[in-house]
Amino acid sequence: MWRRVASVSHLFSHSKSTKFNQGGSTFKIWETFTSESEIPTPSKGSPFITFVLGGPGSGKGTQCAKIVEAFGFTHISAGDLLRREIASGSAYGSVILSTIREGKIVPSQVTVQLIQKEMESSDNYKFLIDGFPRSEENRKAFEQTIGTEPDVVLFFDCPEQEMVKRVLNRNQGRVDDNIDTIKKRLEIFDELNWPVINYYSQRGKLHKINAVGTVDEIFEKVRPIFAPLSK
Ligand SMILES: Nc1ncnc2c1ncn2[C@@H]1O[C@H](COP(=O)(O)OP(=O)(O)OP(=O)(O)O)[C@@H](O)[C@H]1O
Ligand SMILES: Nc1ccn([C@H]2C[C@H](O)[C@@H](COP(=O)(O)O)O2)c(=O)n1
Ligand SMILES: [Mg+2]
Repeated sequence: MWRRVASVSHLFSHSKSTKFNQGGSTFKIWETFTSESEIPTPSKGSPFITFVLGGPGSGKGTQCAKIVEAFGFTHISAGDLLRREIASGSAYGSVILSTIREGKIVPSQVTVQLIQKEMESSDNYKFLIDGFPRSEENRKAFEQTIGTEPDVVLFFDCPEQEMVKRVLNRNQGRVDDNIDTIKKRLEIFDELNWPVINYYSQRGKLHKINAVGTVDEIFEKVRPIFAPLSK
């Protein structure tokens, strides 16, 4: 398996900070404007990792499918891996199912192990890791186990009302696509995901994308981020 020996430095020249209020606390978010020279050049000797963040229904999975098609990434959805684990009847299945039903986060050790297995069994070196990390605990567990950081972090920024509407219309039979679980997932997202977003923003890796609009309109905002990569 590949392991990154030295991390690539990310130098971003244009950024601005915005203050916002979340749960009674004031946070500062660094908004970074990307240009073609600002993502590291991938090489087949080490993985090129993109984390895909955003609230429930913000369109992560939908945009990942477009990125896969255009840029040849392997899509690893943490939620899909956990659902597959439930369906396989594994030892962890019932704990994962009740955690997902309650809108909570599965212990990082379980999720990171599933992601690691998936990465190791792939011939590709470009990975889109969707819905991960959901918390600082997730993030630290990934770094410790996999031994590397993401090269790029996408954050699909979507108003709550729009996310709720999309999830309730999704119609894929997911146990967590009901109003009670969505409320809980949004609360957990607010509580645990913002520190992760803030962390990558400060490290100059975050690409915040306004996730309102048609699927194609949003993808046109994503495309330039990966333009330096060939398929
Ligand atoms: N830009 C968009 N406009 C309208 N509907 C959208 C858009 N993008 C995605 N959708 C729809 O919204 C629903 C949620 O999208 P998707 O599954 O991609 O979100 P997600 O961020 O992966 O959510 P989750 O975290 O719950 O897995 C889907 O039914 C999808 O078809
Ligand atoms: N890092 C993760 C990702 C997902 N889960 C659980 C909790 C989520 O509500 C559920 C569905 O994920 P999604 O398909 O919406 O990305 O899976 C988790 O515990 N940890
Ligand atoms: Mg999804």
